Amino acid sequence: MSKSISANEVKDHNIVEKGLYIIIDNGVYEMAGFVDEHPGGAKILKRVGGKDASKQFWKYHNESVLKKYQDRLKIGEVKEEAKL
Ligand code: HEM
Repeated sequence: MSKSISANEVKDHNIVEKGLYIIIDNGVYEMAGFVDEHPGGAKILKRVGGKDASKQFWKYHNESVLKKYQDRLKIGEVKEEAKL
């Protein structure tokens, strides 16, 4: 079963040093170890740390990207509908 993470916990992890969580749809992804490899650059990811980045994600990627990286980056699901 996937771990439940509160919206506040996501909000608290908004810099690489503390953990860089982002929400895509309802999933929570820990990006701290991936920022330097991200083909779209580190800066754009750092900007959405602690936030819901679904809109930005789907603008630049498709489902296959999530499928490929979710085992590595997904750490759980947000408990409640997040409005960050
Ligand atoms: C789980 C999270 C993410 C993963 C695994 C990921 C991975 C990738 C990968 C593999 C690419 C290369 C292009 C491709 O294969 O489609 C890419 C490109 C890109 N990503 Fe991400 N990304 C993530 C989140 C984000 C977010 C949240 C943003 C924006 C805030 C973003 C912005 C971009 C941009 C601008 C590009 C370049 C697109 C282009 O050159 O046309 N990414 N990303």
